[in-house]
Amino acid sequence: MTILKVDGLTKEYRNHKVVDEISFSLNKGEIFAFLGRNGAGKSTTINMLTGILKPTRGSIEIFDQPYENLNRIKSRMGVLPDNSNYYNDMTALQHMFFFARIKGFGANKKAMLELLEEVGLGEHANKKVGKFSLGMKKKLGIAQALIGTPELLFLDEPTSTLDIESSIIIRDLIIKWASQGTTVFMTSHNLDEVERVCSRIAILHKGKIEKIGSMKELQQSHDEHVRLKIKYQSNTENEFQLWMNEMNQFAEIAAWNNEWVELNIANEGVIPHIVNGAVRYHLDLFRIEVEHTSLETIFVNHENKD
Ligand SMILES: Nc1ncnc2c1ncn2[C@@H]1O[C@H](COP(=O)(O)OP(=O)(O)OP(=O)(O)O)[C@@H](O)[C@H]1O
Repeated sequence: MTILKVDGLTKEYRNHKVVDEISFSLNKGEIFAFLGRNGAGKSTTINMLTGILKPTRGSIEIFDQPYENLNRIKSRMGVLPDNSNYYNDMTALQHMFFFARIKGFGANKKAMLELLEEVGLGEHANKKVGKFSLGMKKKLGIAQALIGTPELLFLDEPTSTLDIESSIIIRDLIIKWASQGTTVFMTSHNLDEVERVCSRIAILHKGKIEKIGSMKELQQSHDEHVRLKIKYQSNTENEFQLWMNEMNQFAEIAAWNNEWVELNIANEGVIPHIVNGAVRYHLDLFRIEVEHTSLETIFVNHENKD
């Protein structure tokens, strides 16, 4: 079921396109990562999708509703913006009541406390936000985005400024919400986190979507090989050379010493041939590690191409 459909979305400032004809759609329960360098156009896109900015061109449909009906469907969406402003003299709980009213929900104290608890702010519910750290404000931003159990959640950098433990908690919560049917659109500069959490990824470059797909699809479209690291022992140098000569047809040697050999292979299908070859030439294998291209490698290589 399509939750969000974007077609040819463009934002121009004085004829300069900061978001340039982007098109994509999101299915129910997906966790979609929107990646790009600083200034690539991520926040501008989120601001258009959430009604903060008016697009110059293009169409947006959310829950099968045209963009003009956004005000009617806003209560089904939750948004963590890139910059949130809070009132220093109000407590976290008072902010939750305030945001609930803005979204058109009743002030249910128990539900608000549960949300604060869920993001790790339970014991700070009655503290003034003026005394909050950046990470605590981020958690409050996530808690307010969850008011009303949104079906579509926009999270701009949900874990930046959070400590490692809190990042893991939020990461696990994102996975939990998605498994319960919430669709998540998120930006992050933490590529390891994106790789662990997101089902689909788009790479935005100077306002254009240059790559989009699952991690597997991005790896396949990237012209790097799978890297195989093998810890071995051979009784003679000759055995190793014979093995490698035969492996030439399946693999390219990237590095080796008398304990480890690193091979670039086209796909995992050739691993049995490599192992059989080692057995035939009487080498002992102690460990085999398969390394797929990381999102970081794909992202950095992509960004450095021009
Ligand atoms: N009001 C504006 N007028 C002119 N240019 C703008 C305006 N707002 C944003 N821009 C430009 O649009 C581009 C995209 O900005 P945006 O904030 O969407 O990037 P981003 O990908 O979210 O970056 P970051 O990772 O730093 O948050 C930037 O070059 C920015 O300078």
